[in-house]
Amino acid sequence: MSVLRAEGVSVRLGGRRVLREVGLSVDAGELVGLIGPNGAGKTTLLRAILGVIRTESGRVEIEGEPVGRMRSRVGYVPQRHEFAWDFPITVEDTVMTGLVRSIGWLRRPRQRHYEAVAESLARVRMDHLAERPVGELSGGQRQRVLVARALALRPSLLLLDEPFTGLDMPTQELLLELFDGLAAEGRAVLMSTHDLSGAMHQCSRLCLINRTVIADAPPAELQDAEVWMRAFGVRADNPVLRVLGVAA
Ligand SMILES: Nc1ncnc2c1ncn2[C@@H]1O[C@H](COP(=O)(O)OP(=O)(O)OP(=O)(O)O)[C@@H](O)[C@H]1O
Repeated sequence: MSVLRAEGVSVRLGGRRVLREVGLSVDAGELVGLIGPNGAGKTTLLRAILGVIRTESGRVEIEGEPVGRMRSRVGYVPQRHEFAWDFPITVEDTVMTGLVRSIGWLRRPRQRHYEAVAESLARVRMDHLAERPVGELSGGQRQRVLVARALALRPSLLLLDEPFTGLDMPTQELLLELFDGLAAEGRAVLMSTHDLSGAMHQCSRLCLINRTVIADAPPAELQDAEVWMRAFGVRADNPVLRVLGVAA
């Protein structure tokens, strides 16, 4: 079943067209990699799916409902640098901010909200640091807090913006196992990443974009070097193509 369906999505920012006629769907149980060069529009697409930026045209539906009017649950993990880490709150309170809509403005969290926060902190193995101010955390711990915050809502769709950037191997492994597990539970996971070989091995499908969709297929079907050259604007002798095993 399609949890996310985007069709013909175009976005203009600052007078320039950043996305053109993008179509993408993610089914329950899929871990889909959103791949493209810097400036390709990956973050813009994730924000358009979230409904926080205006689209020029096109439709985004989540569980069959138009974005913005939906009751369904979307978890969003922004790039780590976009979060205000110097804000003086604890790990637990940060994760609780993911539940603001469910708690209601100016209301106090109830027992079930505390339980959801504890459960998502345990999933990223950060429960022992619940009382720690977020400003004191390492980069890897911060990333896990952002993931816990997105999980607190128990989302059916999880959007991840470059979740592995700057993380060591054990933290990448922990998060990847978690994302795999979430997909296996029937969530839909869409993840932008610059870790191309990781994405080739880990994702059930890759969507290559550069302002528009260049290719959308399982990794095993993306063996044509020309597709990667077009998406990234690189030459046939680029060593990364060899590493990916798609050299011409
Ligand atoms: N608020 C904005 N106003 C004008 N242009 C913007 C704005 N935000 C992004 N852009 C432009 O839109 C294009 C796509 O940016 P976006 O951040 O979506 O790319 P990306 O694929 O996520 O890049 P990266 O891999 O570097 O994170 C870029 O050319 C960027 O300069």
